[in-house]
Amino acid sequence: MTANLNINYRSPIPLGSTVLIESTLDKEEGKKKFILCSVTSTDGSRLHTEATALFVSISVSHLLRG
Ligand SMILES: CCCCCCCCCCCCCCCC(=O)SCCNC(=O)CCNC(=O)[C@H](O)C(C)(C)COP(=O)(O)OP(=O)(O)OC[C@H]1O[C@@H](n2cnc3c(N)ncnc32)[C@H](O)[C@@H]1OP(=O)(O)O
Repeated sequence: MTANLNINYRSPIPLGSTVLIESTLDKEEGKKKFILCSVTSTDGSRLHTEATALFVSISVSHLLRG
């Protein structure tokens, strides 16, 4: 489950262009997974977006509780 999501938009993505999205597991602490993500041009020369996220593992009952 997404607990935190930070997105920095560094440069516009031209309509119709193809981009490279890379996502990596930065670190894991128990139920917490810290993810890094970047969106670049396919040759990697232009950074469009970078993001960090924290995902927390949950049980199905967590969802049902609302
Ligand atoms: C025209 C253009 C169209 C474009 C189109 C495309 C749009 C593209 C947009 C994409 C955008 C995607 C958007 C995704 C959208 C959803 O992902 S929807 C889901 C949103 N998330 C939710 O609703 C989660 C709501 N929150 C919860 O349910 C609960 O707070 C959580 C996250 C499950 C955590 O609750 P819990 O399991 O009871 O855990 P809890 O004991 O509170 O915390 C566990 C640990 O995590 C830590 N923690 C919890 N929350 C946080 C936090 N926020 N920060 C830091 N630490 C935290 C705690 O400190 C704790 O740490 P430790 O003490 O264990 O070291």
